[in-house]
Amino acid sequence: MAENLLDIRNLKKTYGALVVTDDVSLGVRPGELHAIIGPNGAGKTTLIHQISGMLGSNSGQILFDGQDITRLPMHQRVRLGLARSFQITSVLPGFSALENVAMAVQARSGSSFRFFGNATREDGLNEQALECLSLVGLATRARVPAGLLSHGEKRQLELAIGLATKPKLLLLDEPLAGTGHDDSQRVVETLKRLKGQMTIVLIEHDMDAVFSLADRVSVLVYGRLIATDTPERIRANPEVRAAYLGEEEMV
Ligand SMILES: Nc1ncnc2c1ncn2[C@@H]1O[C@H](COP(=O)(O)OP(=O)(O)OP(=O)(O)O)[C@@H](O)[C@H]1O
Repeated sequence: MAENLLDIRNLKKTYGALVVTDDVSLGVRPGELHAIIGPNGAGKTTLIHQISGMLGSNSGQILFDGQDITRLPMHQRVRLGLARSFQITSVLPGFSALENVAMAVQARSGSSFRFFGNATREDGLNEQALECLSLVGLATRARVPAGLLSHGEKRQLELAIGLATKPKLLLLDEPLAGTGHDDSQRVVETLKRLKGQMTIVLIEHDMDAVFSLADRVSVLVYGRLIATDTPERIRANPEVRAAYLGEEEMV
């Protein structure tokens, strides 16, 4: 396997004159939890969109597991093992937690959505879905309609849905957004459990969470990558501290 599971090389994205991803080169090692931080509008979500295939790039290259995926559509990237969970809660509220995950497992296995309600009847789907729910610590809530789950539990469910595609790399865009203290603890504990079992790229504004979870941290400022290093060195980096002045407190 290549040294990096994900290799971003000189990636660029512009909107008219605005350069949102500015010659970004970044390597994500197999098994690490790699956080991407930066002040508001730094281009973090755009970069995740480019990696997942939701957005194209003007120039540069994205290599995943040694393969050039720069021009592949999103569904083909998912098939190669690149999954993402979204900033916006995207679960189906009328279906149970188990059914939500079972549908994602079904989608991975390639069978069609003939009728949503039948998803959980297919052999093996429940079992695999329950495995994903257990991994995120939600197995005891499997039969609860997703709409009745707490905000933090919905976030856990989104992670379980992401896991249903059996990803090699999971892209997480602000999994703690909108969560209160208890819910946020719950999601952090879940991420600690997932960490080491797969490679994770995490965008997150909650610096306590970032510094407690990340193996390495990359810092984006105005679309440029200014540093990639261990959490300790990032915290002590003067350029990083300057970028955050007046934005948010670095722990
Ligand atoms: N479709 C678009 N058209 C024009 N400009 C855009 C578009 N999408 C994003 N931008 C601009 O690109 C810049 C980066 O946005 P992006 O959402 O990637 O930043 P971010 O680091 O994720 O921000 P936040 O932390 O606030 O979520 C911003 O200046 C934003 O206004």
